[in-house]
Amino acid sequence: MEILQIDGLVKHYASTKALDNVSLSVAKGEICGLLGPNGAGKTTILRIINNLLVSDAGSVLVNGIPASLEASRNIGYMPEERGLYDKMRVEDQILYFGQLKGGDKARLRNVMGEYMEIFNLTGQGKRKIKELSKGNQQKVQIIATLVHEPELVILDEPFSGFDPINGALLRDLIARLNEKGSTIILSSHNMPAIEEMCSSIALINHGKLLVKGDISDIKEQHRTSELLLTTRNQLSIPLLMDSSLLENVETIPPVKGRKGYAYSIIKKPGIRNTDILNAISIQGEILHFEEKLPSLNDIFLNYTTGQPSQEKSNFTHTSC
Ligand SMILES: Nc1ncnc2c1ncn2[C@@H]1O[C@H](COP(=O)(O)OP(=O)(O)OP(=O)(O)O)[C@@H](O)[C@H]1O
Repeated sequence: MEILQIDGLVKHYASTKALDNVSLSVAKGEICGLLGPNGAGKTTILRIINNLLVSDAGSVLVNGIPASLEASRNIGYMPEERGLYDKMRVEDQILYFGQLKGGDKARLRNVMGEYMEIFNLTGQGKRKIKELSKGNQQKVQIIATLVHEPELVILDEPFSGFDPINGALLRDLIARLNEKGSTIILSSHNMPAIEEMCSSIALINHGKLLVKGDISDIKEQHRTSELLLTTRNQLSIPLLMDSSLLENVETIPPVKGRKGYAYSIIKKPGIRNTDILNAISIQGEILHFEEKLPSLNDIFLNYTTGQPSQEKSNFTHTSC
């Protein structure tokens, strides 16, 4: 069941085409990473979903309801540019945002208390926003985003400004929200965080959706036939190359503290890893063997810095 269904979104700012026919769906319960270089169109999509901007063409459904004030009540959106009122007290600020989204004041107070505790802000409620550190202001912004218990949570660069301890707190919170059934969209340039937290990604560039789908499926599509091998004794590369299994073998320069001899191997198409393992084990003892999968960062760079378009069109997944 989709919580978000975007179809054919187009948006211009004067002569700039910010979105060019973007279609994307997010299923309930997903944690989806929205990725793209600066200026790709991410903020524009998020603003249209949240009814803060109107598209030139296309449609957005949130839980089946077209983007509107009503639909946005079921969304918790934290934009990249933070919007707290400096002179307002922490509690008043959070309750104000919660009530704007239609929350009941007593319920909002309870939920706010829980989040204040999770973020170690208990006792800070009467302080003015401007008296808080940047990191604590960021926590208040997150609580204000979540306090009305939205089903769809959209966080734009939520880790920026957080130290590693608070970053971990936020990661735990996102995982917990997701376990309880919330759907999360994370827009971020923090690839390790996206890779760790998200089950799926949507990658856009120049206003077009380049790829969408499960991270593991996308990685699988980008397998490079490269294997990493460490052996106790040195292998004879000419002998290995004679085996008709391999395209190439290169030694990896020694790394301090690593035992053995390390190699990068490129397989010939259609060759199984076990065939290679068998061929190598005749020559020496294997200490480590792994198939190298690209990191999300590698995939991001592949797509955004130019890659044969045929590979791009191989993707058939339709949900983010
Ligand atoms: N208010 C505006 N007026 C004119 N052009 C705009 C406006 N807002 C965005 N743009 C342009 O639209 C395109 C998409 O911008 P958008 O802010 O959606 O990208 P983004 O992916 O969120 O970028 P970033 O990662 O830097 O936040 C860019 O070319 C940007 O310059």
